[in-house]
Amino acid sequence: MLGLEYIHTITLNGTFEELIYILDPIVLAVIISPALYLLVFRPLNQQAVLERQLAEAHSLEADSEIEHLAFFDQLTGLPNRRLLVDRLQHALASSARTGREGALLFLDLDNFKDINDTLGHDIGDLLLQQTAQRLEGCVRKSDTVARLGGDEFMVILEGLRKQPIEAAAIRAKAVGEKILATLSQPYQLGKHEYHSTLSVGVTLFSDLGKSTNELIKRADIAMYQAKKAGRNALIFFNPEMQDVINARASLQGELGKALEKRQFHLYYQIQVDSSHHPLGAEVLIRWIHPERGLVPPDQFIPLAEDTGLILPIGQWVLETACAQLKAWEKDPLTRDFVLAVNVSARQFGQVDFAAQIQATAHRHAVNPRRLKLELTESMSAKNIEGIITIMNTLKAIGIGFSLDDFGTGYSSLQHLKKLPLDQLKIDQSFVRDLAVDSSDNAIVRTIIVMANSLDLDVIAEGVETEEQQQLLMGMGCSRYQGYLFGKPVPIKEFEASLGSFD
Ligand SMILES: Nc1nc2c(ncn2[C@@H]2O[C@H](COP(=O)(O)O[C@H]3[C@@H](O)[C@H](n4cnc5c(=O)[nH]c(N)nc54)O[C@@H]3COP(=O)(O)O)[C@@H](O)[C@H]2O)c(=O)[nH]1
Repeated sequence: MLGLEYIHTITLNGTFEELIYILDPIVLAVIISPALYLLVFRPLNQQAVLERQLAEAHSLEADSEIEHLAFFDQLTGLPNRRLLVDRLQHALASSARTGREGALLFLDLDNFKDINDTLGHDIGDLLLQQTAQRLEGCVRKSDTVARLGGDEFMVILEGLRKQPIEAAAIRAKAVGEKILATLSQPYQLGKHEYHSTLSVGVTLFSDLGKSTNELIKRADIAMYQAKKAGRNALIFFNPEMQDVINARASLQGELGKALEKRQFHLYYQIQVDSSHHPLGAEVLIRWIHPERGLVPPDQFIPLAEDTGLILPIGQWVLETACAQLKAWEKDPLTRDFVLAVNVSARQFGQVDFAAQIQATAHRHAVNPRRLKLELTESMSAKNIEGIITIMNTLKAIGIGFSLDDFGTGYSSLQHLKKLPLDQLKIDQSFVRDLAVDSSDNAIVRTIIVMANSLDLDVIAEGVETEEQQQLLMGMGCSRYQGYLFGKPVPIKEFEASLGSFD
């Protein structure tokens, strides 16, 4: 099939080559217009027309696909960070023009990592997709829901009330609470029913005074505060929060350098039996900062866990503890000492954790039986099978396990029964008022009976008085740690104190 394709227009005073060109056999028609122009056509094959149209369509499609990739999240189909920033810029400009407030909500699913770890990434993806759908159902068409990546989403609410600002805050809070309620309804993810919650940070905007980055940072800070407040919560940004965050950021920066600057030290707190005979010690880390002084572990361990710095720090603790065990081998007084080392969930979550511990003990040529790892109850709530596997690998070479802070966290007796533990450590909060609080007394008694029937050792921590020790001994506890026997102290002081024991 033939058609005509327009090629060229030339004037009659065109060059010789142009005239040859118009006499080319493919020239089908030459029309002389009243203005003396030549319009040149050539025959066209229908197939070529189709191919050209297809090519044009494909190129349009490819363009729109590229555009989609650039501005939308592939998993959920929501706008991505780039488009969100663009829309936020427009929202700021529109708010400045109309005087109407807007709100930016930063949303982060609580414990999202757990679903990936326990049910796998495909199920995690399903949760993100369903979350995205639910979020879109919570806001107006004119609002924006975007996914920043991972389990982080943002919502821009526009055109909130002009005056007073509280009215805008109330509206933003209402939408945020609707989101919290909607997203905490159960999810059906394949064959799993799943319950999820989220933390929401909110910041309001009303003019062009703040950059988009600044607004996102504020909403992020507020979201972080919601997490700290116990999760499944909504919190508005306020300037005091900024101070807290700035302090945390500066501590984090310094924490990152503390290891290479040799600012960490290990303190040793003695553990004894009923006749005050030393059995070993718990090693407790101390950060001695040149300006800040002694930074307590409660202040920096959570930060180290959040940032992953706990991995190199934890390895340093292990290396130092093993080196100390080796040094103690020479002295009959200390050669049988067992050192208890705290291990955080993040360390235990490493695939090669068992191999790392084994390698460290091997490198220092210490008997692994002299090493005891202290875990916390909350660790066993997640991925219990994985934890049991690691524990069994390490138990096989002689490493012991103690369950720290027992009774304060998520105590599942099912888990307790499964974990290959050697010892339960009674938390000091129960020991403190043992003599005066009948509930604490009953709890401690029950823990000891339970440990005995599970064939586990029991050690009480935070023992400060003779009376507490006598009560504990009467209940069947035979190991103790606390200020009554010695505070955590540097190694020299610890070794010097050993003379006062049997
Ligand atoms: N992952 C790691 N965590 C660590 C490490 N070193 C410490 N920690 C954890 O930090 C928390 C606080 O530790 P700390 O300030 O050292 O407090 C310990 C003792 O000093 C304190 N203690 C001991 N006896 C008494 C007492 O008689 N009275 C009293 N008021 N306090 C006492 O208790 C803390 C005991 O810690 P634990 O046995 O681990 O519960 C703490 O949670 C540490 O685990 C580290 O290297 N890695």
